Amino acid sequence: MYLLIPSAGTGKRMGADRNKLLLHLRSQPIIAWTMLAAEAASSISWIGIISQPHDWEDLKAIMADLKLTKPIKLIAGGSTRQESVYNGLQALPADAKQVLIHDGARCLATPDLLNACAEAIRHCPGLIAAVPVKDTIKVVDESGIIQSTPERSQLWAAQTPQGFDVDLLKQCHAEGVRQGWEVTDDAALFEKCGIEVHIVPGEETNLKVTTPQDLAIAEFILSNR
Ligand SMILES: Nc1ccn([C@@H]2O[C@H](COP(=O)(O)OP(=O)(O)OP(=O)(O)O)[C@@H](O)[C@H]2O)c(=O)n1
Ligand SMILES: C[C@](O)(CO)[C@H](O)COP(=O)(O)O
Repeated sequence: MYLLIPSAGTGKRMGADRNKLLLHLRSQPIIAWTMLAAEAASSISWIGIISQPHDWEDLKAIMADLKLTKPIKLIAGGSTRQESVYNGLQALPADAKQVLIHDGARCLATPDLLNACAEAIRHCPGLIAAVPVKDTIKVVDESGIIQSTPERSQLWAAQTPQGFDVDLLKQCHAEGVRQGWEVTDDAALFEKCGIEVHIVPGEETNLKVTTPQDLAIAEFILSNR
């Protein structure tokens, strides 16, 4: 299975002076944990790291330290996650029929979760890892007034990995560019194009390291593994 790892963000919400994925989480950079999960997942045969060229020297050094055995390619990222994935899709080897996309920032996803998604995408056009929402969610207007309370049993928190048929995902991204759609995950492009996306049970510990608090929580989770 081909795996694209979007890693080209700036980490504004982390407030660091560089890509948050280069910050240390315990003994090694955040992105190293994600790379090691991909290396350990038996279903993954090829890895594309979508990243800004100014990070490539650092990333090459991390990859060399980890002594990764799988083919790994650095792909230039865009100015949004959507653009970065678009670039990643163009850089896939020609024989890629299905692809998993997994955020570099979701560094605690297990190899088992990657393997489960790789198996499931053989049987459907699109899928995402997700977990049921635990909080009561409110829809709130610009003046801070609650408009509605969606039925919680229908709400799921989207994670990555997300898996797709490559041709369909390329078509959905192209349609997104034509229509000017701005989305925060690839499943949303499938949804807008009317293609079904399935759920694979995600992991409560598969958090996206977004803020300094997330980094502290990730440290805690790792210390209990
Ligand atoms: N232009 C971008 C923006 C984001 N990402 C990646 O998409 C994932 C999810 O994005 P997010 O957590 O929002 O990362 P950042 O964009 O770095 O964070 P922020 O929004 O706080 O700036 C991350 O692995 C990030 O590196 C990307 O590949 N290209
Ligand atoms: C794809 C994603 O990880 C699903 O939760 C997420 O939407 C991407 O991150 P962002 O913070 O919305 O940019």
